[in-house]
Amino acid sequence: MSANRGVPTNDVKSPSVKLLGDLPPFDLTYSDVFMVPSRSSVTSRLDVDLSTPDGVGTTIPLVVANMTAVSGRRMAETVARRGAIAVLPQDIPIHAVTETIEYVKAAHPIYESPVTVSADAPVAAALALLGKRAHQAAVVVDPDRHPVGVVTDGDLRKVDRFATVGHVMSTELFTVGPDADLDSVFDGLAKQHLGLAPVVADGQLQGVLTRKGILRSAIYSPALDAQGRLRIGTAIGINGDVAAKAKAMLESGADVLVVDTAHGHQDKMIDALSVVKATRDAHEAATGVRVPVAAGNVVTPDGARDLATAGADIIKVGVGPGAMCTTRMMTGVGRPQFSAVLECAAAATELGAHVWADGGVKYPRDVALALAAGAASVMIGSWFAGTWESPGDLNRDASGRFYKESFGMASARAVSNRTQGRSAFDRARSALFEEGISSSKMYLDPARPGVEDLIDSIVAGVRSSFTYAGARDIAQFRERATVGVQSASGYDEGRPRETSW
Ligand SMILES: NC(=O)C1=CN([C@@H]2O[C@H](COP(=O)(O)OP(=O)(O)OC[C@H]3O[C@@H](n4cnc5c(N)ncnc54)[C@H](OP(=O)(O)O)[C@@H]3O)[C@@H](O)[C@H]2O)C=CC1
Ligand SMILES: Nc1nc2c(ncn2[C@@H]2O[C@H](COP(=O)(O)O)[C@@H](O)[C@H]2O)c(=O)[nH]1
Ligand SMILES: [K+]
Repeated sequence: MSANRGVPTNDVKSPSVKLLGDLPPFDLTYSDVFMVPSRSSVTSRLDVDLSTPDGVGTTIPLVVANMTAVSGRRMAETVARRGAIAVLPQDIPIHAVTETIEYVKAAHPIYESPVTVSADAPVAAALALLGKRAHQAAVVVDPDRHPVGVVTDGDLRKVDRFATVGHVMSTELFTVGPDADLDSVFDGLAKQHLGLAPVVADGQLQGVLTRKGILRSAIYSPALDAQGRLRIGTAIGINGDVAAKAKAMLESGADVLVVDTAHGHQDKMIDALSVVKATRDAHEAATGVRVPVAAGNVVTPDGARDLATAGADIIKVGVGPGAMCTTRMMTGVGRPQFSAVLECAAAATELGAHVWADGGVKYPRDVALALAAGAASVMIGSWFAGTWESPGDLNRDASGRFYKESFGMASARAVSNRTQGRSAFDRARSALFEEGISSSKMYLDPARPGVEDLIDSIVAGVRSSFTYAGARDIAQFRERATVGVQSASGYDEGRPRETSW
């Protein structure tokens, strides 16, 4: 069935998804659509392969958005261990980008990176660090990085903030070597009611193993580069010395380059894209490693085609769906995301390019529907801002709930960051064009406070969605998913009732 409803401006290609009936004469977003089950020969949700067809090397179709409040080194290493990839924002200085890539590339693909403190550190300092990691404990190390104890949130809250960590730490360590069998470590931790095991090689702490981490290692495959290191992406704006930035990022080991601007269908983007592509091609010729180039954002088939023709391997789709984004309210421009992904994916596919659905994702179902519409992967920002791993400081509101501050990359706050080197007049003028919110509270979900908890629920939902469609992988899901259009009450019927009616 064709998605062409007589739209005169773009030659819309038929999407591959099957539709239940005709598409209405207006655009749709995720909440407007649903999928029906089909006869399936996929007997287990664990038989589903979620690795992406876009050449990025991700084993689950999730990309962390290049937003300052969302994507940093902790986020990047954590999601890559589970098979996703984070893209660093374009606003950070190139030396910081390089250092972050080095950090992630040095991180262990299985062991989690612990918070470490010294025994003579004050309890207050250790407490401030615990919120940085989902495992909520710190390993106490001596000056040679040899573990001497472990402290948990519970240990630290029992005593005065000025007491030292050495005073409260538990010294009964369940230490394991680098060759330890993960199942036995899990059993050992369970038997002794312990949260984590420090992994020690040559007397030095290499990382920690937690029970949840071991379980997850059995379910997920990390996103690894050719040298077995965790993957990470970087974003480049369309201003400044684009070639130099792209070269530095490639030399530091970036695994995908994202050329990113609000209005991706503009000449300056096409010029920047050709520069990035040429730099990437030179890097490939020198090293044999081909780094995919993503570009956006667009929402029309014409936009997708122009970026694919200019050299983008991946087209980033989404104008205005983002939770921090005010573009649609400011300008009236944008497009409901399901239709945008559907039509851009059809156009991109014709040119051998892929699509990332960027923005507006709030539930696992949205990820499944983006894949049904033809996306190779789905970019998430704000939902992941409210996690232990996002870069912001952990705050508590008056009722004691944890939250992080988030802000849009086109907000006055981000624009002021990005334009630091320019004149006061230039900066003030740029700030007038804000299209994002400068401050929002993203609460940590007490049931899913870590990004891996959110990934668990997304992946569980998407795997299940694939089996309902009878699909074993993303390519089959696109062909087999059958999508219908629903009313607002149809959507509402699908929502769980946590209390009563
Ligand atoms: N997906 C979305 O809906 C949106 C995403 N964003 C995100 O915000 C970040 C910053 O992007 P951006 O604001 O493009 O900043 P950039 O710093 O990348 O600059 C954008 C460049 O494009 C020019 N430009 C021309 N028309 C427009 C337009 N309509 N909107 C914005 N710039 C335009 C600007 O010139 P001049 O300033 O002189 O006009 C400037 O040179 C990116 O990460 C982007 O993804 C921002 C808005 C929407
Ligand atoms: N118009 C704006 N869009 C923004 C801004 N900051 C980020 N973004 C876009 O949102 C997505 C993430 O969407 P989310 O719903 O998961 O938060 C991001 O990748 C950008 O494309 C902004 O200030 N204005
Ligand atoms: K929005």
